[in-house]
Amino acid sequence: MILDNICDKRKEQLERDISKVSRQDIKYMAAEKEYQTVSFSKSIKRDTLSVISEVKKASPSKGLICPDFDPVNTACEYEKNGANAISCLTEEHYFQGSGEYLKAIRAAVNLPILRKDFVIDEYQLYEARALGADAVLLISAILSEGQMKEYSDIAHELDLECLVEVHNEEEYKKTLGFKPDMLGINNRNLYTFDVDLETTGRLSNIVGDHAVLVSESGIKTNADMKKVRSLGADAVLIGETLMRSGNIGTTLHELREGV
Ligand SMILES: O=C(O)c1ccccc1NCC(=O)[C@H](O)[C@H](O)COP(=O)(O)O
Repeated sequence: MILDNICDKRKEQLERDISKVSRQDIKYMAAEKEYQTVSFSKSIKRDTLSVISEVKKASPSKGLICPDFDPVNTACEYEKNGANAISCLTEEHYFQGSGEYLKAIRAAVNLPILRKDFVIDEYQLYEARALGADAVLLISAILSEGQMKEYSDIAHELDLECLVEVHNEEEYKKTLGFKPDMLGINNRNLYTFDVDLETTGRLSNIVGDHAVLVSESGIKTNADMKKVRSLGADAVLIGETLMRSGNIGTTLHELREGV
């Protein structure tokens, strides 16, 4: 099962990271609060559909997406062309991401940054703060209700917000014991990789307007933007479409037109 394989690889990356920077040291580094975080949720809750633009080199479903990957230049293009926030993948094996990319992007842009990763240990929350993130992703499919609540509390102590990702009603129900800062509805089934934008509609009907809603994955066209907006999304998270685009400015403009 791919999600199990991703988590196994993520555990190996975590062990490598801890061997370089101990659990105690990462807490000291996070506590220094070298950057003042900004509210990710406020940046994407607007009158129009917000865009979270993702810095993504590769993925398990598509393999290598962007051979001439330049994370800082990509993030600067996103900022220059009106993205509301940035998502940076930091998982190394399947997405070819890196914490170093996030750190370099933090130094180059003012937009809020989401650390997009598979959080399975509190260490990654302290690390996210030390790297300069404003928010972290918590995936309901790989965490218990108790872990999500615990990680959300730690994140808040660190002035980080949480985007809690769900794909179905069962995963959503696990979030009812605490209030996620933002709820991500992943249109991609992480077990089969099938993408269905109707997932946003199915879940937004259940959630109502109690949360800032982010429609994630598979958004490729202006029609897709209009569709998920009509289904209740406050924001979209777009990776592949932007990373494959030869011109980020034009693509962002076309995606957003009239939405
Ligand atoms: O992108 C994948 O193949 C993938 C596979 C397994 C787990 C997560 C995966 N992607 C993470 C994401 O959530 C996406 O990068 C993000 O929503 C953007 O999606 P897209 O616009 O389709 O690149």
